[in-house]
Amino acid sequence: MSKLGPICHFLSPVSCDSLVLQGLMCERGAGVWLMMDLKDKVAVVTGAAQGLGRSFVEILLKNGSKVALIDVNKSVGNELKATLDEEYGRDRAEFYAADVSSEEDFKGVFEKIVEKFGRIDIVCNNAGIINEKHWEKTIAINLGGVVRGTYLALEHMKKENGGNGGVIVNIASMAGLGPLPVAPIYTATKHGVVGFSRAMAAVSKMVDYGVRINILCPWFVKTSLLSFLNSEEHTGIFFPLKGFTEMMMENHGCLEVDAVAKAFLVLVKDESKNGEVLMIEPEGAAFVSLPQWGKDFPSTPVSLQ
Ligand SMILES: NC(=O)C1=CN([C@@H]2O[C@H](COP(=O)(O)OP(=O)(O)OC[C@H]3O[C@@H](n4cnc5c(N)ncnc54)[C@H](O)[C@@H]3O)[C@@H](O)[C@H]2O)C=CC1
Ligand SMILES: CCCCCC(=O)CC\C=C/C=C/C=C/[C@@H](O)[C@@H](O)CCCC(=O)O
Repeated sequence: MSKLGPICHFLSPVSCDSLVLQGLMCERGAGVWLMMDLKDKVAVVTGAAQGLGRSFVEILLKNGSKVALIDVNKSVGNELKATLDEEYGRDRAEFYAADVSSEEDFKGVFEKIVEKFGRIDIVCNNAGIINEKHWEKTIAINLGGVVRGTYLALEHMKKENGGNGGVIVNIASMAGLGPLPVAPIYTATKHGVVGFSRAMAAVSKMVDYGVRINILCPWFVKTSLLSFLNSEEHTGIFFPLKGFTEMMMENHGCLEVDAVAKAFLVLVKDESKNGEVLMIEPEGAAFVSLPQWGKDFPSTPVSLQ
């Protein structure tokens, strides 16, 4: 997290212009803030083999980072590694097979990643599933995997451990901001990701870990995940409600992964952002103002007399 905050008064106008031109600085109001330079940074992405995770990997590579891909799907992950080697060279991306719901798996690959790349600057906890029937598994992956990935990231990134600081982006969903009736467990896990990540961002600021933690909340996106909405095995007792999400997509559309990747990059690069929730819908992206106790908590007084 940049300590420099608005830095224009510390730099000469020429330096400021140069930093803005390089996209390393953005001007906002009376001050300017640094934008993280992704060249040669080391990123970790979970659920990286396909869908949104693959789009986050590719936008990071396009911006000069090296990326460690983590996914439970070994075959698809190795195929993607081969594709990326062709496009970006053999030393820019590495695939690690692991289940984010397994402490042994996840901890082990983090250690291998640091051993190979020497550092970690960016972590995206993206892996997630839909399964309302086997809901314990959904909680273990969607929330447990994000908690574990955040804790492991901080162990390697926080300055008090000799880390370089950096940024963690946890992938929630619009279902992390409001309930999806077809998927109460999925909704619970995504609300958990939002709450946990906001709390951890506050801890990081208070203890000065030097690590920003932000949350991305996408609307429906065209990936394989949505195919599970048509599967009774995954939607369980809520299967009769499957038309509900189809209606939502008919009414409001469905995003492409590339649009979500651009929103992801905003949370990675803008060093003024910590504890921020960025939602993205077909209409566009916007930072969400969530209630905070003691501030603008929307409420209606009730008499207990
Ligand atoms: N597709 C959508 O409409 C939306 C998706 N999201 C979230 O975005 C994230 C990515 O979803 P999609 O790309 O759409 O899904 P996807 O199903 O296309 O990709 C998910 C990836 O995660 C991997 N994965 C699943 N369980 C894992 C585990 N235990 N350990 C490691 N990897 C595992 C899968 O192998 C797969 O490669 C999820 O957290 C999802 O909840 C959020 C909002 C909308
Ligand atoms: C279980 C399906 C998950 C698919 C992947 C996602 O995470 C998609 C999430 C996209 C949108 C979620 C919107 C949630 C909206 C709620 O706040 C609530 O408004 C829904 C009720 C809408 C209504 O009553 O019309």
